[in-house]
Amino acid sequence: MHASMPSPFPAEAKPVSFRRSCGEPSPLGSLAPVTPDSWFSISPTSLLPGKMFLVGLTGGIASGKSSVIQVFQQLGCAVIDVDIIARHVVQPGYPAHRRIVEAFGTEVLLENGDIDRKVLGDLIFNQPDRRHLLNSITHPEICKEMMKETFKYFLRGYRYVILDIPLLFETKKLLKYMKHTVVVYCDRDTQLTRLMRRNNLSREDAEARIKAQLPLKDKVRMAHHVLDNSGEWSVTKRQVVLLHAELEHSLEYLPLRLGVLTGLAGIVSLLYLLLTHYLLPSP
Ligand SMILES: CC(C)(COP(=O)(O)OP(=O)(O)OC[C@H]1O[C@@H](n2cnc3c(N)ncnc32)[C@H](O)[C@@H]1O)[C@@H](O)C(=O)NCCC(=O)NCCS
Ligand SMILES: Nc1ncnc2c1ncn2[C@@H]1O[C@H](COP(=O)(O)OP(=O)(O)OP(=O)(O)O)[C@@H](O)[C@H]1O
Repeated sequence: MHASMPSPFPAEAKPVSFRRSCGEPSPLGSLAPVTPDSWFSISPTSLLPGKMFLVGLTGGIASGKSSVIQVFQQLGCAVIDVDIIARHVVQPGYPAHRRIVEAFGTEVLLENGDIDRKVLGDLIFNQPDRRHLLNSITHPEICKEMMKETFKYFLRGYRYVILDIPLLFETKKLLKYMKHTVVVYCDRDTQLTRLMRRNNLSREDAEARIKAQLPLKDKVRMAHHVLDNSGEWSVTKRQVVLLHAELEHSLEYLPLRLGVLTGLAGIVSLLYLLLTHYLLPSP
């Protein structure tokens, strides 16, 4: 999501962290059925012990990912927005900030030491080499934070976590962890118009940004689920609600969860054995 633009949709919840969850896991481990009336009351994502999976949501620049993610958030889903993480890891004092200044010079800094996103954006969207350089600095840091946030949701027992990863199909690295992939699509003319309007860009600059990513049509072919956001927002919202219901009912496992629980049980058993064997007096 572009930071400075107001949302055209009602009640945008400002994220307090990278995670945009507004729902807690249900102590009952079940979820009320999704009905039109309950769409925007908070319906928490359910907790079923031992089961969790990751959903990778992506799309093209300005195709509507952040707008869609807000609906998932309103439905109570655990959501992580990678663009927000990307902003966090380049703050002054963080290793990526220092490395960006080393690589791009102080001209990419504002007076207060923050990264000048407009200047850096103009540089990298027009020069593939510099874009790859920036990616090589930021992506490892983004990845670490993303893992941490996902793990927190995992410990809290969420059934699934939706990660908004703009470059999911370009970098491919995280694909293997995604049980489902979702592409937010819109036709090219609509994407261009929305991007130019939202970011106040010339046609040429907007096209350069679109070209910095894989064509949306290719992403559509690679995805498990496609949400078509070319038309009225209400049509998109309905598709999101239906997909949410589908994901809620899918029974898929993240083996990591069982692995961690087994590991913890093993450590506790070992400690118990050591304590009873060495510390407690023999009868
Ligand atoms: C270049 C930067 C400074 C521009 O900042 P700006 O505030 O104008 O845009 P914002 O961060 O909101 O990103 C908007 C969209 O641009 C696209 N985008 C961002 N970075 C890239 C990139 N390296 N390559 C292709 N597309 C990108 C994504 O679709 C993203 O959703 C910023 O995007 C950045 O630091 N990018 C590098 C980190 C990154 O790769 N982020 C994408 C998440 S994987
Ligand atoms: N169905 C729609 N009808 C009209 N405008 C829309 C619709 N969907 C999204 N928009 C507008 O299009 C712009 C892009 O949407 P959004 O910010 O959600 O895209 P994004 O994919 O998250 O962008 P980015 O890649 O920059 O993070 C925003 O100004 C948003 O308000």
